[in-house]
Amino acid sequence: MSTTSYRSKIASAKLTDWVEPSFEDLCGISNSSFAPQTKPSGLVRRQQKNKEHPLFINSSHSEFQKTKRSKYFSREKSSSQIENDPWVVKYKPETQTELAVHKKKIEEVEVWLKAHAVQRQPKQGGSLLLLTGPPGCGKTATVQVLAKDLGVQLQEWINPILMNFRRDDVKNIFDCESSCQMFSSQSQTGLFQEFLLRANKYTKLQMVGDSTETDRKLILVEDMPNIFYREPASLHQILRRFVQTGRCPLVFIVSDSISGDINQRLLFPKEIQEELSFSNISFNPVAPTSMMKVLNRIATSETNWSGGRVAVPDKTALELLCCGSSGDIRNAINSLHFSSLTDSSLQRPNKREKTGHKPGKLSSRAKQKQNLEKSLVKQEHLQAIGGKDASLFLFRALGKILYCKREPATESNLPRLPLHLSVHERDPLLVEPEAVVEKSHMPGDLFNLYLHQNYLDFLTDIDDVVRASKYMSTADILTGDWNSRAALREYSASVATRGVMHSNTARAYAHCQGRVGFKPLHKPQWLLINKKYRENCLAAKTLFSNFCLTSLCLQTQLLPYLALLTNPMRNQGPKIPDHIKEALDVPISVSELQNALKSLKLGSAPGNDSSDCFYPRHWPIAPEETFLEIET
Ligand SMILES: Nc1ncnc2c1ncn2[C@@H]1O[C@H](COP(=O)(O)OP(=O)(O)OP(=O)(O)O)[C@@H](O)[C@H]1O
Repeated sequence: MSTTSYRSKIASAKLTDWVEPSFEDLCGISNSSFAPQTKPSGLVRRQQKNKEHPLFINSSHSEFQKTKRSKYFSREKSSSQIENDPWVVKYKPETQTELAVHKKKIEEVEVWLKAHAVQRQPKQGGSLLLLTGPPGCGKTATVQVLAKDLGVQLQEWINPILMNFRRDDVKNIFDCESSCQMFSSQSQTGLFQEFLLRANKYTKLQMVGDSTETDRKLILVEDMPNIFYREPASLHQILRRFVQTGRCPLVFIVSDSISGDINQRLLFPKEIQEELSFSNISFNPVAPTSMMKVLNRIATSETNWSGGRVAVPDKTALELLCCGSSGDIRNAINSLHFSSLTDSSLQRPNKREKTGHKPGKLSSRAKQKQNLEKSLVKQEHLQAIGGKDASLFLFRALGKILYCKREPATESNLPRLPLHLSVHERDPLLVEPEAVVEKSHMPGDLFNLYLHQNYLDFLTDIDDVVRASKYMSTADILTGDWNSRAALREYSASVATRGVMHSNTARAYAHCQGRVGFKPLHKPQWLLINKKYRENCLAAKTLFSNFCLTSLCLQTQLLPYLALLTNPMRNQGPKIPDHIKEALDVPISVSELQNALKSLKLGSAPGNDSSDCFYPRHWPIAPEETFLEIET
């Protein structure tokens, strides 16, 4: 045995000692070919480092290189390695039928890919597609499966990890012996631009097992460079150029966040989408039926494969998992995986089960109660290991409050109210209003506004309206003071939601919950009025900036005074035309007020120009005095 091979063996043994199991699929290779033979020279070291540099690899990321390598070597994985894979990877969909995505969506993406990647016209330019939808609904999986089916190479951008600048680097950069000088720092925008250029121009590096027959390709960007969130204009500039010079389609995947499609609107506003002829396909959360199918398939195959070592949850538990993951298949599969682990360290003792009743005969009601409790406990247990923060779409959340569903009361869960309070008797609510508001991810006072705009349509009795409006007023008072607003927001929402639900006597009991039918929900008018108010404040402040008055003072004192000037009884001047009277009514915009003052010939906007700064004849005090008054 040669010394070199012996040394390499030792080195590889050392390597595998501490790098396993995360890199175990690479070890086979590292043992023989990647093990260091001699101490690397400065140049070699730099070359090795440069390999990690984004520009030296196809998709600009050493992490990406790792995943690529692991994907590449995955064909040679042993069964134990496959066993250790997370189930999302192990059960990754390979064909269209395996995808838990609606057929129509798959078809839409397929048609687009065929038109822009497969049957491309020679001078078509770069086409752009934007895939949106909630996280984990299978957008990436769909593109991957379809690209494979259509024989299209996928070139994916993954954000480079910014390399830390070490002391050695400085030496290397200014190393006089080195033949090539390279400064490794580059802006994210520059790197992204370069990646697009390269991906557009050259074909992908050939991995073992990749087909060589195709030159069709597709660039995929899911991991958006952070800089574009701060400077979307630079992205737009890059895209404008890509549309003209591109030789292949470019697909962006943007997932919705809790606050909705804010990222999408920031990065790809409507005007840009129109200008660059973006195609937009929006995905929905995975349907519970499709999700159940996938979970069932995984559960069955795991039970068969593991020979009982894996405790796969039963059907009800799978249904709970489905509900808890809110249409996110990645989350559902991960939860299933974790909940199936029989590792005792992951199992928490269930106090309620431990201290349970002794087996004996139970009445049917008690049995029902016990079943319900068990399922709740199970749900808690499952939610604890994989439950997703289920957010509610705003209008669904509002519906839960306004439609106010109740369940029949049983003696155990509802002690009766005394006779004199019987008007307040209600069946228990099906939802917890505070939880509904929380899941809408909206501040309580804003939620109240939506409720206030819509609650009238759902009440049929005038007394109910009176009662509900009292609750709304109380809720409003709670958030009236900005000092305590943040702390009292939740209480305010609680008062408003519970108040509206309680006031609705037509829906007080589970048995009298007739169909209300569809009622459209509206945006609060308050938002529009508040916008106008802010605009007017700004206008008044600009117009009367020399007065140094607060906008509140301007709106409640100065502008009303101007409005009073339009009263012909007080104003001895010429008769004021109606349109000016209207213009002088509060609220008023800057230009309207300026026009009004000019045409009144009473004065220009005070302070605009000192030479022609005069004020109406009936002005109570000169503006300078007002200023002095405020100063003192
Ligand atoms: N039947 C299936 N259909 C879709 N995805 C599946 C299926 N089975 C397993 N998966 C796995 O679920 C995950 C789905 O995530 P995917 O990346 O496609 O979602 P996404 O919509 O792109 O969301 P995100 O933007 O958060 O990545 C993938 O890891 C995929 O391998």
